[in-house]
Amino acid sequence: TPIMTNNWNGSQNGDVEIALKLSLEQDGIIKKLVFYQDEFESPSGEDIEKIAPFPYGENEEDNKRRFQHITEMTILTVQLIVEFSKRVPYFDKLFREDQITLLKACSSEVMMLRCSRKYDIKTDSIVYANNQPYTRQNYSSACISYVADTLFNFCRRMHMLKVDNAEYALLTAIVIFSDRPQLLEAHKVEEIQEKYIEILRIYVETRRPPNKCHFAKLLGILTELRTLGNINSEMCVSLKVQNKKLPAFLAEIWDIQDS
Ligand SMILES: Cc1nc(-c2ccccc2Cl)n(NC(=O)c2ccc3c(c2C)OCCO3)c1C(C)C
Repeated sequence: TPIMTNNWNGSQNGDVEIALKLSLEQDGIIKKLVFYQDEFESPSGEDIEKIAPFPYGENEEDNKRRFQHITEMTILTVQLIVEFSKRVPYFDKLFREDQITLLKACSSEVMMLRCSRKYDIKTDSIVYANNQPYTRQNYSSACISYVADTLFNFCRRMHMLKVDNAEYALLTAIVIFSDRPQLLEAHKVEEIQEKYIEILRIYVETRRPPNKCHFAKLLGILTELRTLGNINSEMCVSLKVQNKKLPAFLAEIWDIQDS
């Protein structure tokens, strides 16, 4: 319902402005996303018990087991991302093939987003599900050293932006509905993404001082995530070369061709 509003300096503006408020439906969508974001935030304690413990040693064997731990933790996390996406409004409106295309492409990007939510600036570490701090050092020594700084610097930038739970949940939905190669209904995915971008825009506008261009910075994160996801894909290929076997689940979801 468009209404006449005073703009920020109080002068009566001539244009009719869209009410800077979320509609009931939009507000409901935010609440649902935040609920399921919490529901599927971390692997359960029992699931974590099943995977190899994170070794703190410094020898070759420990590096191997750390890598193993990360791959198993990632599998659990990707499964949570799949569960979350199944409950994101409009996801069920897509063809199964497109749902799979979106999940394969967004999983690494959403993983990075999830890491940044677990980032602890005081200890410069990512405190994952099992209160297990991943530091740059022990992340590096899991034989993925050159990415540790890129990941941790991303986490720091996200920390500076003070992204709140609703913004994280909306960003995740926007990442899920990103344009990807081989979509059967690319226009439909784009339309859905636009709905979530609009909700984020209004949400930010009604909560933050206008001069901060906070909304623009949030959209900038999407570009950064795309880059991080691409580095992950490149790494998967290079791991193959180092014949560091990725578990079949990840090799499939991240399209590591068995060349
Ligand atoms: C099993 C496994 N799990 C992950 C992962 C772990 C945490 C967050 C996101 C990802 Cl994708 N990765 N990827 C990374 O750890 C990774 C790869 C490249 C990156 C990056 C990360 C976290 O972060 C910065 C950009 O480049 C891997 C393999 C492929 C090692």
